[in-house]
Amino acid sequence: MSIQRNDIDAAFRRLREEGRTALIPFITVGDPDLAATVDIIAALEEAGADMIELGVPYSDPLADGPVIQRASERALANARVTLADVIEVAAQSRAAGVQLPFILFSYYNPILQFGLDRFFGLVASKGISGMIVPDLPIEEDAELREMAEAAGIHLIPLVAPTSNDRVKRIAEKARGFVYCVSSLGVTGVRADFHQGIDEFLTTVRGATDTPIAVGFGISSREQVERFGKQADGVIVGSAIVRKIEEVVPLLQASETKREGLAQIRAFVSGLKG
Ligand SMILES: O=P(O)(O)OC[C@@H](O)[C@@H](O)c1c[nH]c2ccccc12
Repeated sequence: MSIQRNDIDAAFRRLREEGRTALIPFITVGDPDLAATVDIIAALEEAGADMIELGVPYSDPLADGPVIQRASERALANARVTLADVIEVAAQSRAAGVQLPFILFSYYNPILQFGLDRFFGLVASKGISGMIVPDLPIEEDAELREMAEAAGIHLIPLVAPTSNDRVKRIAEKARGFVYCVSSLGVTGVRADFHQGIDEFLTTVRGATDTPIAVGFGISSREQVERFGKQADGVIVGSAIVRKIEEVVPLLQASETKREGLAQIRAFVSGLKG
């Protein structure tokens, strides 16, 4: 079993021993540019993140709300960020001493364009431990799953409150963790969640021994605490990407970059209480 397989599993084992919930930020790589992303990843680790979803910017982010759509636009406009760049950012962060498990987050098209053989030949050696492909349902992911398993990369599936009888099938095949989507619709900060969210999480918990994490709409310490009671991890994307958007001008000037990173660190550590 390759070392990458253990990164995510080892993190959840350690968190369970410590009685803690994983805080899993999502960021768009290259927002506002690739150098800033390497600094932001280090800041997220310092702020207490337990693993990171590294988003591949995409021109047609179907499941994303406006905040992450704008982040993709910035990354594509400023640095024409490609899947290869995202993989390199993971390698650079590892080389700079970041220990956090990296989860590559990409719609399926960029991976297909890159080539599955080339992709899996590369990612394992670059310190990536898992991947999430939100627009690839389990009914169509057999080839990707097989190649991910062979490369020691965890293919992390999403389940939604509407998944119903598919929950068991999805949860059984899950590696790393099961990504439980808290609400229907697209990503974005929310005040409330799907009305059946608690029963849904209980159902997913009962369907697998694999860790479960909740995402979509989470932006405050209270919400992190609430979901931390039922899940092993909490994913926060838009709220962090919005903070990055706010400090982009600071990040882009050398004399204020540190202040920008400090504000991101403060926001993320505030989520952990
Ligand atoms: O942004 P939110 O509401 O905090 O949700 C996490 C989300 O950003 C991240 O996991 C994600 C980014 N793009 C996605 C597309 C589909 C599912 C999940 C995602």
